Amino acid sequence: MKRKDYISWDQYFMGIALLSAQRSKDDHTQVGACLVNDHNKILSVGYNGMPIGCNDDDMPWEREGEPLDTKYFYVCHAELNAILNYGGGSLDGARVYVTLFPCNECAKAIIQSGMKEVIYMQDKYADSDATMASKKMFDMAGVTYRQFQPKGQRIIIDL
Ligand SMILES: Nc1nc(=O)n([C@H]2C[C@H](O)[C@@H](COP(=O)(O)O)O2)cc1CO
Ligand SMILES: [Zn+2]
Repeated sequence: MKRKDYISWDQYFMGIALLSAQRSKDDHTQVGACLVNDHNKILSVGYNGMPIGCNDDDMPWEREGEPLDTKYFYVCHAELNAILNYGGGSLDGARVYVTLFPCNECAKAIIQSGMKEVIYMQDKYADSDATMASKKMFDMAGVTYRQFQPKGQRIIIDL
């Protein structure tokens, strides 16, 4: 008999984004992203972290203070990492599963790389100018976005 409690594509890809986020060294916000094509093949994954060669232990993870002493100038966002990690050519028509709504800089990268849909989990910075700018650009560029709807299905992974 065919198994009934298998996870949906959306659950699968958001699950991978959530697992990727667990690699983040940011103690305040961990973000994961998973890029998928229209055949439901995974193209790339990413999470927020310092650029290659910039040692996590030598970089600031603070949220406040002198700008150069905070993480914001340095950290690579999950979505940008996923885009840059893709070595296969075009991302045209792909969709991105991301655990937090993309900022304006990632929105630009998503649009310019030809992606067409954003599926996000949290939108905790919905009131920020960055998020509002993202939505404005997505709306103008025809990139659709929708919030992932959890089904309450819990999966324990014993690592
Ligand atoms: N969409 C996003 N993708 C991301 O990877 N990030 C990262 C950048 C930082 O490492 C962290 C946000 O830090 P905080 O301001 O919540 O302490 O999440 C942030 C956003 C929000 O737009
Ligand atoms: Zn971003």
